[in-house]
Amino acid sequence: MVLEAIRYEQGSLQILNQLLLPHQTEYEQIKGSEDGWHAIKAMRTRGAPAIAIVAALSLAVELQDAKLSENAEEVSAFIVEKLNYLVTSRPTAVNLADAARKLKRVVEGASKASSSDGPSVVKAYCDAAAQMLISDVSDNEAIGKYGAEWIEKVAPGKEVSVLTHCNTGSLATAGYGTALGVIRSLHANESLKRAFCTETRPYNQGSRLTAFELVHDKIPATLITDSMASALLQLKGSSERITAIVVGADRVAANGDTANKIGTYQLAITAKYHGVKFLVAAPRTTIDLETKSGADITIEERPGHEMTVMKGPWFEAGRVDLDHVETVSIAAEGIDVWNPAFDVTPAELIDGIITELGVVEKGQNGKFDLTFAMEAHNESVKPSTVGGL
Ligand SMILES: CSC[C@@H](O)[C@@H](O)C(=O)COP(=O)(O)O
Repeated sequence: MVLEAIRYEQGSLQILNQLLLPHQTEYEQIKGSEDGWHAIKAMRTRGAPAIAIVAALSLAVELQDAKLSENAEEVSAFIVEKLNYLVTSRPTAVNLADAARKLKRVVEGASKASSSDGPSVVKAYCDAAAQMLISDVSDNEAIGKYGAEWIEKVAPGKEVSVLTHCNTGSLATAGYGTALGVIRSLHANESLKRAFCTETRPYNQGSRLTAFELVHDKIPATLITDSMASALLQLKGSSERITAIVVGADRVAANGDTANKIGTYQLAITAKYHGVKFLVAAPRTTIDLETKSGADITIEERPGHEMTVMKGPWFEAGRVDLDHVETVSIAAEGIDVWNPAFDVTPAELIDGIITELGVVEKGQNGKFDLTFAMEAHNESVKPSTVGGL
């Protein structure tokens, strides 16, 4: 069985409610852009590529049922307004804004075609949104392949262990995953000894979601808390020696500074200290050339209760009762809370950025040249991946 975060066919969109995982597998029907906005905001669906695709498809299902004007320009304006609304759901991941920009271009182009009318603009939009779901999987498979090859070269002829953070797998994308796709590729190549995943506080995407995917795919894996990462990297002589830390990204600035799940920055620092490679895996659409550096990235702050309250099934005498889900407070009442969802890792701590076209390393000037990503933003709908960088 393949893990599917997003189920779509024309006129119907379902998302796997990720707040219930790993204990309950429940799909939720998304009937339109408002449902899509709320599912993204509440993180029932999450991960940079997945939120862009769910936002795009939520509007596609709404348009199938809506009674719209026959006038192409009016329909185009309606779609643009809805896209502007969807972009407000979460600010940090650039994939959502990038998808909206491309879809606006599609409908504006379609509305100017000589024989255009309302239905033809809707069709152009729905086709382009559906294509985003398809091309994300092939991009991720290419990221997995290039990332695995790069890591295998660091430790030739040896099985490697890698550490990852947050969830970047099938649940965060249309399928296969980015950083978790690299782990899947290493496992498929029989060069993975063990994957380690952090718990990823405060929302536990690592222990709830990444661990769920690793167990599901029978990949040898171990869960650690975020605070154990440095101790793990210190195990130099051990057979569990970590070769690389591989993480995803919500936005890579033009200079390579990378916003990703809170806790990524401290992993990059400890990787540098311990001489462990630190890699970012992301499609080119996550590279935002308009954002000059990490200082220009808006970091989303989440409500305090996501840190101070935990939800889980009742547990007693070694038995988990899935029918009895409890919410418990794990912090002193009245304490102030700071809950940024992401942090920025400076480019100087990153050894390589794995994209669907290959792995980018720094040039002789010690800087990343990411201008090759420009093309990915200019394509209205991405064609399949070709070749290496
Ligand atoms: C392929 S997913 C890449 C990133 O979006 C991922 O690493 C991450 O930080 C997800 O954060 P989340 O808050 O769960 O949406």
